[in-house]
Amino acid sequence: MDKKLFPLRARIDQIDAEIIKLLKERLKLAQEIGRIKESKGVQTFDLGREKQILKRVLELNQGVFPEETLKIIYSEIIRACRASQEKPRVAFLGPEATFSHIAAQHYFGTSAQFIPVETIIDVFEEVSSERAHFGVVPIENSIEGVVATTLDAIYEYGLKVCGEIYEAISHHLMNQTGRLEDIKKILSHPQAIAQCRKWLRKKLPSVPIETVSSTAFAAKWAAVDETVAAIASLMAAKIYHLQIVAKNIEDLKGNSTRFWIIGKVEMPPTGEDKTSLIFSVADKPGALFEVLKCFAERKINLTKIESRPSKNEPWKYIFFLDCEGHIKDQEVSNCLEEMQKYCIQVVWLGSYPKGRQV
Ligand SMILES: O=C(O)C(=O)C[C@]1(C(=O)O)C=C[C@@H](O)C=C1
Repeated sequence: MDKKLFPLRARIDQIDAEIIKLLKERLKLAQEIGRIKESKGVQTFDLGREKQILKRVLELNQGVFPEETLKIIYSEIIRACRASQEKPRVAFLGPEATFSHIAAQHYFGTSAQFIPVETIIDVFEEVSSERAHFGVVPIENSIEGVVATTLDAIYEYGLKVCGEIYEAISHHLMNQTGRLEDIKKILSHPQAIAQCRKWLRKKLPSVPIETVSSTAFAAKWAAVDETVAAIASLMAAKIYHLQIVAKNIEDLKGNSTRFWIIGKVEMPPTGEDKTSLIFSVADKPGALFEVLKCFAERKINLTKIESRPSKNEPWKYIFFLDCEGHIKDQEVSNCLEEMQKYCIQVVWLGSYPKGRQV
């Protein structure tokens, strides 16, 4: 071997030793931070801080080390440091392998402690009673629209929105054998069935279809009944040991769901945030226009607005609004202050790091 390699490799060995030494030191510091946070009753998981770290690391790198790899390496380092602290307890709409579970795993990583519950309201209950630090709930689907239960519950429970994540939704047909001819009945969640209607009519026109509470529940059922096939996620096929009969059977491609991460903590600004609000206006001409003007004048981009029955009085409405920015940004805080003038009520649901649409 070329002698010139020896000193170079010796230097690489030295660098690796330094990296390991520094990683051990980093782990100890994160554990120390974890202990301080625990003693103060503060949640250890801090996505805002994690995003800041990643941003800074990429800036320091100045594109020299391959960026995507650096992101993965650093995310794993932080994940390991976080895992050595108290594990966040995360409630989700179960059973295992629902799209809420997939979203929860993508958001918190596999090191969190996941708590499956039976309904969306149960997720709110778990967080409210502090049996869970966070909950993952669907808020809207790109085809079906808003999830009313979640919108109503966030208002009723007074919890904070601490984050959001978008998940691509793909449906797969699965059973114990992977053979189409073994299927005597199909089970799934009504939304999944509705989204695969054309495919089912074309390929399995005479097979009866039944609705159940979730796609994961359908998969669980198929695992114990060989005549049953489920429409569910790939994760469900893996967890319940099922074979795929047909992949991506949804009629419309590009289906995705936005999930909220709910909790009791306020997230710090990251520079790329969203703010969610509820407000109600007086029943008079131009009232909603006045509120929206507060955003327009400050060039604050709205990402969503939705009205829901107020529930206090028939035929009165409250508005759910999402905009870009954090409540700690001057413009957003001024906007919120000014809109109070035109509103009967303004409730700040939370400011949180913006998720990436899929
Ligand atoms: O800085 C903190 O608050 C930490 O707990 C440390 C740390 C990290 O490893 O950098 C770990 C977990 C948090 O989610 C954020 C950051």
